[in-house]
Amino acid sequence: MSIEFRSVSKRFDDGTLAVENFELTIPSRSITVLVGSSGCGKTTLLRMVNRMVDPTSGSILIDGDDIANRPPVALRRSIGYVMQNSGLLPHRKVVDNVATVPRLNGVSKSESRARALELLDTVGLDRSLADRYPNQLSGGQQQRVGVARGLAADPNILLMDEPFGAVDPIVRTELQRETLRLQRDLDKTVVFVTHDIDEAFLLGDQVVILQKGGIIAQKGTPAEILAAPANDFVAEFVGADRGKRALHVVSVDGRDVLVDSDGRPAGRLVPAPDKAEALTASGAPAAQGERAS
Ligand SMILES: Nc1ncnc2c1ncn2[C@@H]1O[C@H](COP(=O)(O)OP(=O)(O)OP(=O)(O)O)[C@@H](O)[C@H]1O
Repeated sequence: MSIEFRSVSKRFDDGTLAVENFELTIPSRSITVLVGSSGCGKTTLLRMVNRMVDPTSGSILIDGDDIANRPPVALRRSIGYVMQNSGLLPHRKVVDNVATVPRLNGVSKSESRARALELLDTVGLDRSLADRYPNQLSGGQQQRVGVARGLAADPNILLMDEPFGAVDPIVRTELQRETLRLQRDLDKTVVFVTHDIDEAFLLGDQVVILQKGGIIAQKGTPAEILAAPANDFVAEFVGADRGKRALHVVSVDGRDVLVDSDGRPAGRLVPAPDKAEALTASGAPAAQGERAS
């Protein structure tokens, strides 16, 4: 399902203009990452897709239909939402957390439990964890439950708001790999918010770099952005001019490869069908950085 923002602005009641005239098409069945510093409007943009926040002006279309015409609650339940710190209900068991939306949609208790258990498999969690409470899980496990819950209603669209911000780097890498695998296997349209440009380049088929007010500094594939940062802001944000990571694109046998300052492949620059192959078994983040097109 594609998502289109048409000249979308959001001014909050206190006068804060969080997003101004935002225009973006999010293609279906791929991962679009919105990346930018704190307060640039990422979460506001994400929440407008499922009408947790309504625009002040402009419109948002899903497969060509204006979501302003969709009842917000029904819309929200049809779109997966994964948030930072998992957002799990602490007094409900893991399985009941995952089954929340199907239950609200009228699926029977036994059926939604069965589905929830399947989803634990999908996100790589042992079913023995089903009857624990969230605080009896590690942070990484809680995030996986959050992803399972986001997938529970089998949504076509999955919104992920800094879902891995609070876990340690190793677990984070695992979760990023899982996200790529899930997107490939389940074929969802994923909109992912992060402030971490490495995460954005790793996950995004399309990366949208935002400045304050939801201004798009640049959008494109990771290769396009790294090869030609649109301006100084982008160059600094991607670290290309600081020698910090010195990520850059080199051409090898006519193909673009993203490498770090030591010449090691550092990112995934492959088109969607090859995502899984772009990841190493060792868990190194996207070590095979070839772009096949
Ligand atoms: N309910 C609200 N009322 C007033 N202002 C708000 C509200 N929600 C967000 N804002 C403001 O809108 C701007 C964008 O906020 P938003 O949460 O979308 O940014 P963000 O890029 O997701 O930031 P972060 O990475 O810190 O979560 C900020 O200036 C924020 O203070």
